[in-house]
Amino acid sequence: MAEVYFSFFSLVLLVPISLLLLLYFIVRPKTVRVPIKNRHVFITGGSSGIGLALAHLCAHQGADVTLLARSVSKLEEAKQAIKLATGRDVRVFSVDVRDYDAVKRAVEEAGPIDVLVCNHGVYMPQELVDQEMEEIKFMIDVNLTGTFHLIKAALPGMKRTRAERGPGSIAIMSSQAGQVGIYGYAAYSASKFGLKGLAESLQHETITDNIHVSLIFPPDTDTPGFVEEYKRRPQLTSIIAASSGAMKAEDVAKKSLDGIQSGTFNVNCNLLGLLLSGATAGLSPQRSYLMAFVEITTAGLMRLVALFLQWSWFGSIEKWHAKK
Ligand SMILES: NC(=O)C1=CN([C@@H]2O[C@H](COP(=O)(O)OP(=O)(O)OC[C@H]3O[C@@H](n4cnc5c(N)ncnc54)[C@H](OP(=O)(O)O)[C@@H]3O)[C@@H](O)[C@H]2O)C=CC1
Ligand SMILES: CCCCCCCCCCCCCCCC(=O)[C@@H](N)CO
Repeated sequence: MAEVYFSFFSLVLLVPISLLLLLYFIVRPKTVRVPIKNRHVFITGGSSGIGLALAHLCAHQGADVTLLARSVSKLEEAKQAIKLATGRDVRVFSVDVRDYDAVKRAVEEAGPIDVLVCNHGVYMPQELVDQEMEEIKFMIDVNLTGTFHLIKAALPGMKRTRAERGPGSIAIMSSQAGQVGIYGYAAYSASKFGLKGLAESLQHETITDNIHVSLIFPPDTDTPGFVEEYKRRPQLTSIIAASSGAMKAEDVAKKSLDGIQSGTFNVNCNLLGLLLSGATAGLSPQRSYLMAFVEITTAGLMRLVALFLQWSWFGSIEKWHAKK
């Protein structure tokens, strides 16, 4: 009897311990630290919302911050606010990310970049059947093509200067709508899902240059852009997005910076975001063997929770349409 117990318990312990051990050796890329202090952080969309909160945080931690956005007045306001709060000078560039030549000029003038944060973004939710092609293309052009422009412009210099400047990071601001498509976000989600393919491929191509990619997935976040979005958002979009709650820009910025500094690939901002990343992990890179262990052991359960959510979302959609 004692022997049976012994073998039962050793099996129960042996399986997870061997799995952990295996994961410890195989998860890639290996862990890394990307420091921020005294390093050049280039943030697009840094004049408002999440980008601005991140700029404050980076300047506060002693980084040399450069901001890029369109509106000169918002950039100047951000520059002054950061100077006042941290005493640090910030460089600003008024550029539309859709203009590749202008992006290239700004990146060249700004000098060697250690951390590139592609945070700029636009969102105009609407049912696809009613949305104008012009708006659809606008979201793809700014969110997806604009990010290509940035990375294409910055990558050669970032690769060239890594040996002398230490680990670099390219962070890309996605959205939880870049992990799951929801009502009203056909174009926006497509632009953000596109960033996932870009990020995963890019990490393969930059790992041997000591450049680490982070893809950040915030839920609804209280920003000037969100206030505008909310005015026009279909009610169903808001009902479904509410499944993940809302956050303050400062908290999203904190999570983002933690993710960047730890070289985390999929960066979550809240508990539901963690579940969402578990449910959509797929073939994405994972540096943490502990997180990999959690992903593997909860995969089936996450799928069940995901199906329950879809059940509830489709229920809301049907109820909404029946009422109309
Ligand atoms: N707020 C939210 O609920 C969520 C936001 N996100 C993502 O986070 C990012 C930031 O969002 P948020 O802080 O809310 O946005 P805001 O609208 O508050 O700020 C957007 C920033 O991007 C800049 N920007 C917009 N278009 C361009 C362009 N064509 N060229 C250069 N800069 C541009 C804006 O400056 P200017 O207009 O002067 O160019 C501004 O600095 C976006 O990528 C968004 O998709 C993700 C999940 C949730
Ligand atoms: C097992 C799985 C459980 C996970 C539950 C997660 C629920 C996902 C809800 C999607 C929310 C989308 C918010 C988009 C915010 C955004 O990008 C706009 N505000 C525009 O900026």
